Amino acid sequence: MEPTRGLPDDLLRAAPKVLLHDHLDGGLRPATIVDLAAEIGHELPETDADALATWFAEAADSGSLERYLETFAHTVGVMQTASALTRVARECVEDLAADGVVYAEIRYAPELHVESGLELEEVVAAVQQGFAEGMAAAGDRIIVRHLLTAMRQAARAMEIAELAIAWRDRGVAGFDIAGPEAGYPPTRFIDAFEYLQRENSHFTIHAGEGFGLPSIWEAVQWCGADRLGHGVRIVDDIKVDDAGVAQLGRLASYVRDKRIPLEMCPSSNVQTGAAPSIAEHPLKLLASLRFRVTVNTDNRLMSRTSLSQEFGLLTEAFGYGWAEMEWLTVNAMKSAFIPYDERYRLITETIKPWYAAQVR
Ligand SMILES: O=c1[nH]cnc2c1ncn2[C@@H]1O[C@H](CO)[C@@H](O)[C@H]1O
Ligand SMILES: [Zn+2]
Repeated sequence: MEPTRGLPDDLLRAAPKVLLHDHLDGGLRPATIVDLAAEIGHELPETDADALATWFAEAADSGSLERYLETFAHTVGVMQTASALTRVARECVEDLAADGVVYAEIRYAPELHVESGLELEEVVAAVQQGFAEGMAAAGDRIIVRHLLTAMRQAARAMEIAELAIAWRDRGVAGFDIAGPEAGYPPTRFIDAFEYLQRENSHFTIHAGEGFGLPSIWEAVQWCGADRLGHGVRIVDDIKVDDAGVAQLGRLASYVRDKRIPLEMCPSSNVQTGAAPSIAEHPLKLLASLRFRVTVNTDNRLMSRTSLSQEFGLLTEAFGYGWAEMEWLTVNAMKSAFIPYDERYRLITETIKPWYAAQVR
């Protein structure tokens, strides 16, 4: 089938989409940050919402994961009360629903939201309140679950893993680790990952973004990650010869054979330097080799993006059409951390019928 070049924006938005990798503290509305900062006297680099949006995008456009992460001081800083967390969570769901997202797993690090005295439990409860309000306001057109993140440079992973288990029947679908990757290998938290496995739970690990193959190898083979956050550097284990034939190393083969989902975030990867450009993003090669590739936003604020925009960029860069978008979306739905019957229902009742109705 010949792919169509460039899909119309309104249809990209209308298409049912699935989002597995999106940070709550990376997706605030600029105007909300301005409001919340004024309430608590948090000093911002810009006080006008448009100027602030530009500041985030430019500051995050740094070519380094560490510098990119510095921008979060101004989102996390205004997310320290239950009411602020609930508002941000509710608006997140509203924004995703308006963009045609039908299922999302939204991650955040509870340990970053306790500066003003909230307990970890209260952080999760406040976010759940916002998600529930947002889903109800969207007429249940979207399902949103939490992933609880532990920060790699801290030492609270076990506590956060226990929190994820305590909330597993109240909206939390799994666990993640994030933060600077170089110097903080995932095996530092092996006890948390082993605990989650014993609890029959699910987790993803940011790996292969700010560091290469050893990080992916540890995440998969030592820690047992169900999915990889980004995983872009898996291409370092793939050689393409002059005839265009790809040779997979053992780790790349393992990741493909086991259908380990890659949560790829094209715009974010360009900003942190994990990929040179959208046009040269490894997603294209990995998708052509039938890795379990998914498309995600990572941080909508820092990348000034949305899931429909990320798909738009791919349709322009790679000539992707509805067939590729459906494949990527079904990949994501198959890889979600909710029960199989719920995933199956979304695929057969929501996703497939919509794409089947598009003229190809
Ligand atoms: O792409 C990323 N790689 C690693 N860490 C990240 C990325 N995006 C955000 N965070 C980190 O995750 C925390 C919880 O949401 C954020 O505060 C940020 O520090
Ligand atoms: Zn991320």
